[in-house]
Amino acid sequence: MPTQIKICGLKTEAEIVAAAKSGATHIGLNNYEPSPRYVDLEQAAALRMRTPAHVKVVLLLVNAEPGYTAKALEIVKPDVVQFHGTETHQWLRLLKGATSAEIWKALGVKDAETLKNSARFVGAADLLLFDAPAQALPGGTGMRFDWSLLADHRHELPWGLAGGLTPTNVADALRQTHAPMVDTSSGVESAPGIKDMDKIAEFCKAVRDYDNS
Ligand SMILES: O=C(O)c1ccccc1N[C@@H]1O[C@H](COP(=O)(O)O)[C@@H](O)[C@H]1O
Repeated sequence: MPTQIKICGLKTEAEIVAAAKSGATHIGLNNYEPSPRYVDLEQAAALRMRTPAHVKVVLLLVNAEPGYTAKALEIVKPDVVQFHGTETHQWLRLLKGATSAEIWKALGVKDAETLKNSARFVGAADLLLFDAPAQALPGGTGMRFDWSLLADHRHELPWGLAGGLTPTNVADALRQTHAPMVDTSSGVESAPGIKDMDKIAEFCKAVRDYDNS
């Protein structure tokens, strides 16, 4: 199975088309207002409509209220909603029963305990995204966590790797972790919030070269 590739924080149709042409399987639209990658719900809905059908659209929310989450799902109609804050497994389990969108939960990996405790999301999330712990922003910081923590972890859910992935380190990350999915945002930018099409292409090529090696 080829590694799945998510390019997150896209703000224009041109970026989405470039990511799709490069081989991204998922694109992320960030609805967290403090982020330099923020798009509002109307922009996200318009971008979603322009995304090639074979690419899945992931809407990123951070600690959104239930009412806002329902509105976001209705307006954007994403394939996936990625929760990147401190959302609880109880709340996500409730939501899971009420939406057809896939639910992804991002977790900041501090230590082996974080990974062990992630089992509480079984039945509440479709996929766990292991990222570096939150800094001033909950994600998109370009920080990595200690990938060796994943070596002894028995995954109980589908999962992906995020946090500080770049065209130059993603093959190494895959060799060390065997992640079935990789996710990047700041690692394919020329400045915060400005995507670099060449870096997107290099990132996807590095993943496909790893898959074919
Ligand atoms: O990108 C952001 O600004 C962001 C803000 C709030 C929550 C998550 C955010 N980004 C996500 O964080 C991970 C890792 O990003 P990076 O590759 O280290 O820049 C990824 O899922 C981003 O989509």
